[in-house]
Parts: sequence; structure tokens; C-alpha cells
Amino acid sequence: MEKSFIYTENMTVGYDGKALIRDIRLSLEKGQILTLIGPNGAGKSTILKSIIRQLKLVDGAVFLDQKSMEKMTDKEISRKLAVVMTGRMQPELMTCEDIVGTGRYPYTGVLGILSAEDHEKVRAAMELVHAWDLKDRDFSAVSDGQRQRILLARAICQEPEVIVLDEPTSFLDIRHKLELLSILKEMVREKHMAVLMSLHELDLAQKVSDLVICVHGDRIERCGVPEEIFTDEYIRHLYGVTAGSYNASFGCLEMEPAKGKPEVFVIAGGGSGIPVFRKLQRQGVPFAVGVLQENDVDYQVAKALAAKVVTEKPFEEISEERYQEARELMRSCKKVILAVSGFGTMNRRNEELKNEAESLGILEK
Ligand SMILES: Nc1ncnc2c1ncn2[C@@H]1O[C@H](COP(=O)(O)OP(=O)(O)OP(=O)(O)O)[C@@H](O)[C@H]1O
Repeated sequence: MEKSFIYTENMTVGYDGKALIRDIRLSLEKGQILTLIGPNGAGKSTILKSIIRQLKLVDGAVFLDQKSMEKMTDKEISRKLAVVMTGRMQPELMTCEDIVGTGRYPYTGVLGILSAEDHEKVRAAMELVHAWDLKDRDFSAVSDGQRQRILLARAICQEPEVIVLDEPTSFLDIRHKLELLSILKEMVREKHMAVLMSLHELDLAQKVSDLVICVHGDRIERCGVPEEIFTDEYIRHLYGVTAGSYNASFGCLEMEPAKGKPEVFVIAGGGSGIPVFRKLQRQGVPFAVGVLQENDVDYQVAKALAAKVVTEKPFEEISEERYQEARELMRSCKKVILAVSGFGTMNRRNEELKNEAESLGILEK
């Protein structure tokens, strides 16, 4: 049976012959992006470095295109596999264009002289990552984000079948993060390449990965599609989150709610509450929200930041019981903020809350 394009067999990795992560089973097809996630020091870089032979395996083997990598020459590997690792190269007196040009070495003669076609490929790769304007700059004097893009260009013009990247987005601004991931996705789809990388940005990992591997303790704790991995509970467990929370639906982090009895009651809905909740949280004001249907977008943030949320079932009109509960809570608050701008069938009873707050003189104007 044909095995995956790149896979490991009983791979154990570590330093000086001592095992750090054992029995790693990883397999990746062309046309897929596999992302390693896990807390600081979990061993993501160690796994990637072991795969690319920068570190000696403690045990097991890595196979690339059906061949054990141990038995392959560097040149053979570099025609199939390109690497973008952070802080690897400290070259002197090389321009950014020279660095990208080294990506063509697997295809040049021993002297490494680039042909006109090679130069064209260098230029195309640098243009793709919007770095052509850096071509004459000294590589050791560019910013971290610029360096990262140059190294990506080098990997692209290497024309590999698999590309391995260690935290490729860490130094990039939001525009370049999105561009890098779009380029990777395009290469995977159009050139049928495989991508193996580590990422700290869980929201990006969730959107871009076909498969996710979670490194935790001395093993791979979970492997699966993003829908299986990115749940509030599992991510909280994987990273040992105690202060604040992770919201898998939004792929975002939330700070801890302000402590204490609610002082402010917010009448929200349809996203109108989110900026109000964030502002109150920043100011350290404990607040309550009601009544929100559980499928309301505001509920996603309210459940993380509010001291109390009075909820109704999805798609249901607000019941008498929920209304009374919210009313009592509202009356115990010093102030009511009306975030929502209109009322309809589903939140009709929230309008009654607003009217009562107004008559009590606690509705913020
Ligand atoms: N050269 C080394 N010799 C011995 N131990 C090392 C070496 N480099 C890293 N380690 C240790 O190996 C463990 C895994 O480190 P690694 O860099 O692989 O983690 P990581 O998951 O990539 O972390 P981060 O998210 O912080 O980049 C850590 O405990 C680290 O201290």
C-alpha cells in the first residue's frame, strides 16, 4: 500500500539521546496543511528540527516520498523539502536577493551559479511575498518580519514538494500573516504541495490547517481536524489556561471577568453588546446581561465577561420566568445600559425592561 508523502515511524525526539516526546506518528499527504500546536516548551520546534534532520532522532524514522530520510543526500532532500526556521541563518555580506537565490542551489552546478531562469524564479518568489524592494538590502540588517518573508521566498523558489515552517507568522504584522497563510494555501491547492508547520496563533491554525497535532507532555496528545481540536474545553486544557478563557467559535481569547456583584445591567442583542461588554471589562465594572438567546452573537462574549447572563433558549421568545429573573437582576443594579437599537418579536420583553429602567431613572442616557 502506498504510504503518505511524508510520515514517521515510531519517531522519538529529544536531545543528547534523551527522549523528550515519544512514539510520534505523523503523516501528511500532498495537498494538506498539518499544524503543530501546544504550549511553550512542548516540543514543536524539536519535532520539526528532527524531521528536517537538524537534530538526530532518538529513535524511529522519517520517510519522505517513500524513502527513509536517513538514507537520502542533502541535495536529494532539498529538491523535495524546503525549510523556514526562525533564527537559523546569520550570513554576512549577503543581500536579500542572494539569500533567496540560495533556494536555487539544489538545481545549480557545484559553483552555485544561477542561470537567467533561476534569477527570474528568485524575482518571482520575492515579488510574491512583496519583498522585491528589499533585494539589495543586507540580509543581516532587515527586520524580523522582512527576514521571515525573505526566507519564505527562498523556500518558494526552491520549488519543493513539502515546506516545513517553524512559527512562520510570529514576527509578521496582520497583513503579512494573512498573506503568508494565503500563499501557503495557494501553493498547497495549486501546486499540490504539503505544508508542515507550528503555529502559536490558534485562530489562524483553526482556519488554515487540514490537520492539527497537539503536543503536550511527553507525547502527541491529540491529532485531528480543526473541528475536533478547537473546543473551548480542550484548548483550555492543552494550554493550562486559568486566567481568562478561549472562545473556539471566534478563535479569540477573553480576559477574566471583573469580580463582584453586578453593578451595571446591559440590554443587548445581535452584536450590539460586545463593545459595551469589553469597555465595562476594561474599566473593571462587574455587569449582568439579559435576556439573551443562547444563539445570539452577544452571548459568546457575555458568557466570558459578564458576572451573570440571563439566557433564553435559541430561537425562543423570552419567557415570563426569564423576564422576571432579568427584571429582578436589573433592579439590583445601579445603572442600565441600552446597547440594542431596536426590538422585535424575539426580544419584545427586553423593551419592557428598558421602559422600567427608564421609569426607575437608572437608564443611562
Ligand atoms: N538544545 C537543547 N538542548 C536541550 N534541551 C532543549 C534544547 N532546545 C530546547 N530544549 C528543550 O526542549 C523542550 C522543547 O523545546 P521546543 O523548542 O521544541 O518547544 P516548542 O514547543 O517549540 O516551544 P515554543 O512554543 O516556546 O517555541 C523545552 O523544554 C526546551 O527547553
